[in-house]
Amino acid sequence: MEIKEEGASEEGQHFLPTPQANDTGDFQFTSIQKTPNEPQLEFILACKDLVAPVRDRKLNTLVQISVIHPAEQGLTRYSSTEIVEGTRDPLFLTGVTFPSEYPIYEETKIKLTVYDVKDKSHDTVRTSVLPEHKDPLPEVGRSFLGYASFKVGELLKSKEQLLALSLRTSDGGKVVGTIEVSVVKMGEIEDGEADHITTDVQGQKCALVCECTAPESVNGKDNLPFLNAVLKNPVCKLYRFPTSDNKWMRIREQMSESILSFHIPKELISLHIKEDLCRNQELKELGELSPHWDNLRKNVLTHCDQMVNMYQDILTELSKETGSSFKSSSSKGEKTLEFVPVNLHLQRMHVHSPHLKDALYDVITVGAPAAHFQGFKNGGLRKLLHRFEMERRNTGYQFIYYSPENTAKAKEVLSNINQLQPLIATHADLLLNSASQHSPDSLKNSLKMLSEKTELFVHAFKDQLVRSALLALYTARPGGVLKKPPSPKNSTEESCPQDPPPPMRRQDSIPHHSDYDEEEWDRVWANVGKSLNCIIAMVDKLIERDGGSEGGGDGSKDGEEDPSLVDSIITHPREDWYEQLYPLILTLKDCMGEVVNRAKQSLTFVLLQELAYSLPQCLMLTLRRDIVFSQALAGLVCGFIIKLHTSLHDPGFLQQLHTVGLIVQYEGLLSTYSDEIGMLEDMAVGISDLKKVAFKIIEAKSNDVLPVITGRREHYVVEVKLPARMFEALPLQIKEGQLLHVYPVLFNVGINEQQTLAERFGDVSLQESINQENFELLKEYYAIFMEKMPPDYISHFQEQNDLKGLLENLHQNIQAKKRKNVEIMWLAATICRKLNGIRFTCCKSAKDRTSMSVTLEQCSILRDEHQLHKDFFIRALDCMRREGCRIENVLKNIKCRKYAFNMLQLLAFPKYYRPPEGTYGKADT
Ligand SMILES: O=P(O)(O)O[C@H]1[C@H](O)[C@@H](O)[C@H](O)[C@H](O)[C@@H]1OP(=O)(O)O
Repeated sequence: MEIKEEGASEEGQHFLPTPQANDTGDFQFTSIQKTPNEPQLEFILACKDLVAPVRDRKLNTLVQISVIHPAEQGLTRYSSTEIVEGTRDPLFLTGVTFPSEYPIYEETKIKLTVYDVKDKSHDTVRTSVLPEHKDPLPEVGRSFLGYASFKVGELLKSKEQLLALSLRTSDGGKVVGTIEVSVVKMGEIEDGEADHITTDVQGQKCALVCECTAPESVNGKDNLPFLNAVLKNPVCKLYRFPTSDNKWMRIREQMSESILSFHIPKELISLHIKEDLCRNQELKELGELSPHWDNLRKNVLTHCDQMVNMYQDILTELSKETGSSFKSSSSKGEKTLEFVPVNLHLQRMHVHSPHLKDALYDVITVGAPAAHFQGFKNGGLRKLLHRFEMERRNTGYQFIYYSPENTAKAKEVLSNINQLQPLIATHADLLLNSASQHSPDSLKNSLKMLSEKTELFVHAFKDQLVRSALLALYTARPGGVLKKPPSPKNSTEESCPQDPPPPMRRQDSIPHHSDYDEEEWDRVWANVGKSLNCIIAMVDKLIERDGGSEGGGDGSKDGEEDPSLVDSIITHPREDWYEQLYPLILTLKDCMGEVVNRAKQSLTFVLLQELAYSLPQCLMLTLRRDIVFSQALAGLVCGFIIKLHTSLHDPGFLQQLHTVGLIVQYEGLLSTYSDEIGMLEDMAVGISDLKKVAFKIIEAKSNDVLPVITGRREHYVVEVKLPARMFEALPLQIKEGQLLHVYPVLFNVGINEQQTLAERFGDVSLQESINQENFELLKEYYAIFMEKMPPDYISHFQEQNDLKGLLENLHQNIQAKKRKNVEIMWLAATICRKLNGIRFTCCKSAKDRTSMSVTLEQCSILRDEHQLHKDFFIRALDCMRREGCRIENVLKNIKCRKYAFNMLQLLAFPKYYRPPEGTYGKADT
């Protein structure tokens, strides 16, 4: 078959989604036998005896791999190897891998084209997607040497799954060398196979032996189908690198996007809408207020209603994006996508090295959570929130100042009331139900549940805040003006004007007034407890009188029941349990209703104070915080689910998960200059807000495995579903629904030319304080880890890891205030990995700087943990940056295969963060 390059698309694994890909029309093709979720085909390449077009010219070669699908004539560029310099017998470290989703069959033809690269600066600097049905543009800086092609079936059925093919010139005539294609299988024993290859690498002769050790299950392959439900569009790359003892290790790099990028924001926005609608309703139900407060409330409600409408619009827009799983860097400023994280991916490295266990290293890469649409002119959340709070504290002549902690407390109590009241009502009804069935056991059980919930309810009000809010609300009612002004407690109070609008209190304390009957609240509140005690006493007596020897309890609780009420009822002639209990339950419900009514109104009044100050600025700040949090949460949930699935078989991890919680470490590469200061300020708050999130693992009851979020702004619970088989194997505490906590930490080191400016002429204090604060958090986590994990685990852990030393080293580096001290990032990442944590790397777009950092991290791990041959460190780094997943990430974002750096910028970068020649340049980002 004549191979004609038509319809060539830009290199890269951007294949059709599975359903389309399998749609081969009338044709029947032979599928490749494969292990589920494993790549279908992986091979490596080497050339021999290449003939240079000009005699004595040293060859610098690369192989371009293209695919001809059996149903089509067109040829699709698939991937490339790296350039191997100065040899006629190049052995390529970058291999080829076809992931399980790729539409490849035994009939699929693979074309291998060998090029001689004359000018590296031009190579791979090709712009965007080539036009359809056109021959590819002539390659600048490289010349064609020869090509060979084969059918996948031929390779698979060949002896030892190895083909040696002649490379021919374009007219198909002259042989210009040989190309060897050999199938590799990650993790498979190649019994006694020793392939002595000599390669000429940068003038060095290096004898290499291909050898693999026994497979080790590193990723719990059976978990993958579930994981694949959240991960989408994987891009896979394969490499082989020599170890220090001249053996091969194999590395599979994988990058996948996640549908959680859109799912989590949608879940979260729905919750915000629910929460805000409920708050707006509570504001409306605040009752009659004096004109000053009433006007404020009307104003607040107008703005709050507008805000809810805006959230609803955003949700509607996002809901149109069904099936989306990726927001590109170029969309980061789009209003409708504000809640969606930028360029979120799982970046995974699977290492299979001789004599060592297979290992997986995961990093979540994502654009720094930040409100790009709102912009950074006035800074980011860290500064804005601080400024807002200071101003609010100092300009209170129209409002009562409640600290952020008290405002949060008010929201928490309100939320508890809203949850507990219906729950208690349900348990009360269940108790009546048990009574009507005359079932002592069921009665006792129902009573137990009712008592537990009622005690929680009563406990929720044991807070001074409710008392102070009740008094404040009393004074805000028409005619509720205090006759005597409250005695000032400090100079701030003294400076408050006393005439209407009503007296203002700018301190966070309980207002007191002699005319106000504070004890009334105590009575209302205590009545709930008393009526519960009556129910308990009644149940005990009913069971006892029923003659049941099992009738437990002493008939009273703290002797607080109302004896007259109980006596009057137990002397009732009919022993109808329902009738006996019914009036008591009614009393309980009434008492509770009274408490709820008063507490809700007073706490809503607290919320009104926060909202009323500086509208609409306050609401815009909430929106900004919601946006940043949503992006951060999408990344976190993705990281958590991946970590859970890959570590399910590790009992130590599971124990850590429920006894300590997980560390989540963010590496930030933002500069403390210009707009990126605001991004870093947003990011710092977004990450810190993740402390409010807890996870809960539940059993999946259907095929819908997507996580569900419950809660409100101050506290969210993310329910992660596991299929029954996996769920059953979990520790009891997790199965019982124990909340699993996360400890987010952020370390930032700016690395680009902007950071140079910040260091010379600007300010790096933001980065310094973030690193210092987060170091303290990391230390705290370590202390809890050491305290809570069992002693035998800790002694083994300490033998393996010098965490104390690493922490000390990190501390010294943070204190050292060295410029662009990237050691901080390496140490923080190492500590996180050793503590079984979740790793994140972020820059503005997670595209360029992030790509440099994750590839450096991958190669450093290969060097430190897998004995990567030291002479191959830079080559491995260049392979990953030139032809690896990250250049595909750039292409995916900006439709151009160039890291967006220029030469001048790169001079300012730390040495190992500079990409290889030819892979960067001016790109329209
Ligand atoms: O992925 P990033 O490193 O945030 O991309 C930057 C790049 O570092 C910088 O050199 C370039 O000028 C652009 O600003 C890139 O950001 P984009 O968000 O525009 O992709």
